[in-house]
Amino acid sequence: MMEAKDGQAWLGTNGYGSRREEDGVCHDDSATPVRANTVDELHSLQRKPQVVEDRHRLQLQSISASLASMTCGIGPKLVNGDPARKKEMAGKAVTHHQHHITVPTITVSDSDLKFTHVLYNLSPSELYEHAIKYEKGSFITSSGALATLSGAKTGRSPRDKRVVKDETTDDLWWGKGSPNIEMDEQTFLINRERAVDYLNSLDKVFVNDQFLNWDPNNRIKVRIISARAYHSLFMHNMCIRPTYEELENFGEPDFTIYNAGQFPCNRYTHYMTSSTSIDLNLKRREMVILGTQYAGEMKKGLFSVMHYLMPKKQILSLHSGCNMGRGGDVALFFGLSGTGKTTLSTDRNRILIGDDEHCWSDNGISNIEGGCYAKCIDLSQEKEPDIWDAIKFGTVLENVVFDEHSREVDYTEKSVTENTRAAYPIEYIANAKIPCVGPHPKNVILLACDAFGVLPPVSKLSHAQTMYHFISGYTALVAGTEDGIKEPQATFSACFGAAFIMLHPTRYAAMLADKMNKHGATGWLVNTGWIGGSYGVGERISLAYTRKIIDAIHSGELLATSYKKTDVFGLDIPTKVEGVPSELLDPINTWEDKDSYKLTLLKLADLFKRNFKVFANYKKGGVSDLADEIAAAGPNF
Ligand SMILES: Nc1ncnc2c1ncn2[C@@H]1O[C@H](COP(=O)(O)OP(=O)(O)O)[C@@H](O)[C@H]1O
Ligand SMILES: C=C(OP(=O)(O)O)C(=O)O
Ligand SMILES: [Ca+2]
Ligand SMILES: [Mn+2]
Repeated sequence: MMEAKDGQAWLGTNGYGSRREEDGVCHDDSATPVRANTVDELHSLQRKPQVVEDRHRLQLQSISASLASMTCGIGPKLVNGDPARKKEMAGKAVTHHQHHITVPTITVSDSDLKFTHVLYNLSPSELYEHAIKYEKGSFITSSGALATLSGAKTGRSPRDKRVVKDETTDDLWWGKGSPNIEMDEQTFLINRERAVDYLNSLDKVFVNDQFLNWDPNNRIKVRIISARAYHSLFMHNMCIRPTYEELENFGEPDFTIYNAGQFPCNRYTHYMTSSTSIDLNLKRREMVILGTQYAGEMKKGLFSVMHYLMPKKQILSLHSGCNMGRGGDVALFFGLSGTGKTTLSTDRNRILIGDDEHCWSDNGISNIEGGCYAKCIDLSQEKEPDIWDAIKFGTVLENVVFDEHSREVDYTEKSVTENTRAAYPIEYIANAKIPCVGPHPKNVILLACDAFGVLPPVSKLSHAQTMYHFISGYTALVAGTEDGIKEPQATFSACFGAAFIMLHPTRYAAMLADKMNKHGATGWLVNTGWIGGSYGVGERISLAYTRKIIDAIHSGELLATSYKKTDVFGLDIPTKVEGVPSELLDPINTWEDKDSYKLTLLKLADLFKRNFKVFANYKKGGVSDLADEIAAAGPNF
């Protein structure tokens, strides 16, 4: 920096320009110099200050009310903006006006003496900076995505999810097989207070005000209050992002999440069986998260809320992916975690509506979310180019391993977890449908990753079979690749999402049956799992073959072809699929040991039968007329 005669610093903006020699003094006048007295002043020119309006005051009031302690009845003192910028602003000529609200109160605790900074709907760039500065384990990877660590928990904790049982929750599914483990209102309030006290003790909290459901008539306003930039960016990507105008008129949220995931629950508290607790209070429209930082907990927690709210409006909530052909034919992809919803709904030749959570109303399909959450273990550019390309600036990469220097991610690495994930806004997929809505589905594809290797790669289902398999919700994954676990673990999860449904499975099944009938949708069962033997002997069917099968469903080819019936499960399997070797279509052909095949088939059929017993006699859900027919659509042996 050169000191000029008038005492001002003249900072050239281009150091490599032409130089003019006069009086033996070197002048660098290649570009117009910037007028600034200090480097700090120069830096302050870089950023246009945010216009602070009255709405910020209203937002802060609303957030303070959200964070109000139940015992004091008042919210914390809040100030809008980054606490680190306060010092920076102090020396600045133009003072940045920071709005704050003070709550009139007699001070009862130290946290009442302080301000909590609110970082409200920050942009991905701002969230990156917070994550990198303050959150250990946050790095920019070579593609621009933000690598983060979710801490001790790298997956959901379904056994720690609790729902407040009160007079409003009589119609919920309680008891055996239900995901809804009860808690009482008082315990909820204790955990809520714990989370709120924790959040209020911090210097800053992140607040996201966003939407769920692309159907404008059934949209829900959600507020997520969290302690980490990682969580805020994750939800920015996963929920629907409001426009500036929508945010202006946001008002009060319909549902609020308090994510205090870094802080454990108190194990002396009633009902607590671990240090993790995810608590849902439908009456208060609140969710509290303690003791887990796994971000998927927030997304799937909100999904549970939709599974409660939507059926009340005769709208079916679905744990499914969804895409649409250029001609407008819509397909749903149901399946448990790891069966292929995200992978198969993301399809070069089709338009993506969503990868995981949808609503089916009288107007058709709408995505609940604004982003996708893809598994990245063994991700390859060649096999999944669209997901690969979506992993760029703005995307959150959870628990991946990367090269320390090049920051290139090694997607084969499982050293943190096998459940590595990428969360990105849906528009990062080139052919996404925005707004994420579509007409009534033509095909309903049930995905099962059958590690026993006995289900056919594809079968066409009758109406009753579709209901049977939807209610069963089968998959069998390999429990763990280490620890010498060889046996596949069968999982039955009603409606392919028992962890998220709130009402009895037959309620959703009855709605699905009704909608499929009304709109003439065809059901299919696709095994994305093993062929040529169970896990350990056979291998997983290639993604390329599964895609060919899915193509044939979409195109209508499989409706026109000839079929034969399998033993035991009574499934109709096509004799030919374009691009797939015909012998693969009937599993018995690919097993060398035919006796072992038959034994394994019967073993699986027996597991299905035992699982279905609880549903066969259920009379309350509205499918009782169908019950016998549906039960008969299962395996016979
Ligand atoms: N034949 C196949 N069909 C679908 N997915 C497959 C297949 N073979 C391997 N995979 C892998 O299985 C995983 C499926 O996971 P994903 O699509 O995220 O499931 P979901 O969204 O249902 O949880 C992906 O990692 C995908 O690459
Ligand atoms: C986020 C999840 O969804 P999925 O595995 O179905 O993609 C989950 O089950 O934790
Ligand atoms: Ca899942
Ligand atoms: Mn998925």
